[in-house]
Amino acid sequence: MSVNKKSSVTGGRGSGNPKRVILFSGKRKCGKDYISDLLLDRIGSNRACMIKISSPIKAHWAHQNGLDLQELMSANEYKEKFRQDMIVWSESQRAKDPGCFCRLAVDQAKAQDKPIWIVSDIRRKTDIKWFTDEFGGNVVRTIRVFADENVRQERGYVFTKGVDDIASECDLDDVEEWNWRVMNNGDESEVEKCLTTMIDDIESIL
Ligand SMILES: Nc1ncnc2c1ncn2[C@@H]1O[C@H](COP(=O)(O)OP(=O)(O)OP(=O)(O)O)[C@@H](O)[C@H]1O
Repeated sequence: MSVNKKSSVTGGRGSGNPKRVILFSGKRKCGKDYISDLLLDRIGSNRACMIKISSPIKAHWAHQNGLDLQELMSANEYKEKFRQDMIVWSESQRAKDPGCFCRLAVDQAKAQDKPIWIVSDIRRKTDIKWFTDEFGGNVVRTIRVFADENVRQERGYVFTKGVDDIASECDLDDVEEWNWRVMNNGDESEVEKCLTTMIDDIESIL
């Protein structure tokens, strides 16, 4: 990623020729990372790669503020301290260029030579639009991960004003068309069923 003098984000065009792009979304602590990591593990990193839209945002934020990027990328408390500031900054960048972080995330993941792309954290309708416009509706699949609020709370979710009540967490709440849905309340058979469906789909196009 490069950041120009006006502190806006610039980057190359997200190129590549994926056969399948799987876009994960869901509310905070529903388990997007957990399930997308399992999928990557099952498909194998020789065929699939993980793309995180939050990665270029966190990289910029860590660089600007002298923070630990690995801590910021993990599921622990550290990232929660900076979440709101990162949202405000990233929204200002998205307003200028809705696809900027998608493009940068693809570049950073060096996804271009892998046929299967797993995007673990889409948050906006514009994220879905960007991948669909770029690679085609036949290539893109969406999955919504659900978990009850009390389960999410057990995983560390605490409602935070300015985080959970704004577009970056709510923009996809009214989307009803998902290719796949999974309830991730702790019943591993539900997760397994969903993984099997996704893997069957992937194997059928590889
Ligand atoms: N089915 C599951 N079984 C066991 N642990 C789980 C399961 N799903 C999620 N977790 C755990 O719950 C925590 C939150 O999950 P995860 O980080 O995947 O959520 P997320 O939706 O990616 O969160 P965020 O929106 O904060 O990025 C993690 O510690 C993860 O390991």
